[in-house]
Amino acid sequence: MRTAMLRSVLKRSSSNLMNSTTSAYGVRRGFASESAPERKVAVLGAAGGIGQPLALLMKLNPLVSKLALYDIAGTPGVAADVSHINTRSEVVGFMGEEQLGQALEGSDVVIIPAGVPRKPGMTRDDLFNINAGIVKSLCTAIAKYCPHALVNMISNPVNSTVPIASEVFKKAGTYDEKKLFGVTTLDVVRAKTFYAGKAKVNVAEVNVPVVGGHAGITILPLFSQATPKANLPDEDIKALTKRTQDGGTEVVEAKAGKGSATLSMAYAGAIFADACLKGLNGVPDVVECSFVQSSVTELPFFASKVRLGKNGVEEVLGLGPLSDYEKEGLEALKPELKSSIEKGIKFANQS
Ligand SMILES: NC(=O)c1ccc[n+]([C@@H]2O[C@H](COP(=O)([O-])OP(=O)(O)OC[C@H]3O[C@@H](n4cnc5c(N)ncnc54)[C@H](O)[C@@H]3O)[C@@H](O)[C@H]2O)c1
Ligand SMILES: O=C(O)C[C@H](O)C(=O)O
Repeated sequence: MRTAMLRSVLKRSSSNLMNSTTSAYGVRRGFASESAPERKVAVLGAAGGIGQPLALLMKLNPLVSKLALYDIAGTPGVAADVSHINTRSEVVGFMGEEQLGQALEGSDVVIIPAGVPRKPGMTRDDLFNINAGIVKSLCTAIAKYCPHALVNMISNPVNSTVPIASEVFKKAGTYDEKKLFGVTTLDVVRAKTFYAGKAKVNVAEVNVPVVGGHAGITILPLFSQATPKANLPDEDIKALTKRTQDGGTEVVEAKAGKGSATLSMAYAGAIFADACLKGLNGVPDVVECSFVQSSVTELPFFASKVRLGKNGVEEVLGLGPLSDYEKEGLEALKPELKSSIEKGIKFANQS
């Protein structure tokens, strides 16, 4: 009885997530078919708090034919465990630097949740000193072993790790701005959840773009564009904006020293990787918010809605009409975002 129930829940959740008709941002799109092309996905940091549930969710994705799970330790166990799930992909674990090349070779999408998470009282930028080096070395290997893969950067501070990756790829001569993504999907997931709760609308129907970056005030949810429309008072919009900006900190404090968001991040990471795979496979109208190279503002990287296609970014979409409150938020976030981007670029070029 319990097994039958569990099976039905898993069947429903995997088909919701993977054959879904809506993205995290909410755009309708096609179903995975039995004849989906071969696609290899590598997860770097796969034995971690995000890595493990993300490995599980990618194993449930019928668009994946090979799943490479890489970490500096612990991946044989995670890979053995996940590999017993009776879905399409073949799962292989790789451990230690000497196996990184094999993990990456042939990858279509590389997801990077490798690096340390925050503890209470820390900002994402406090992770820079450790995570910048990790990201730099992983991206050096990506440039060597799978230079054409789409890179989904989860490691914080995203506002700096994405610029680091771009510089590493430029130095290696492999940079393609269409293929590098900072994963900001969790901000969209949170904005949708919080908005639905406040507006008392069905969360499954909610769309909210979130633009800017992925840290504090650089996270700018555009509730004026949220649908279904709810005409919430200004104080509710301000409270929703603040809660979305502080969503990561809310989890860090609740976990009280045991790390940051892992399960909701794995969900968000799986949604974004699924969108990348659908784009690669030629599914039309796949749109997600992501932190990418951009000319939407004067900043070289910026998160906004992005249309995904066979080569990665097909189109970086503009911001659309903003409320006065959002216009103020946009101006206020630029100095911090600019300095985080510059910090990443400087690090990549001096070390
Ligand atoms: N973008 C987002 O929205 C978002 C959300 C949540 C967390 N994060 C970030 O994701 C990162 C990981 O968080 P977590 O909770 O999974 O941390 P974690 O400590 O639980 O796991 C990190 C994993 O990375 C591995 N790792 C370390 N160095 C590595 C290397 N050189 N190569 C491969 N793997 C390596 C560790 O062994 C560990 O298994 C953090 O930087 C965190 O801030 C980002
Ligand atoms: O808040 C963090 O440090 C992790 C992540 O960026 C999040 O938004 O949950």
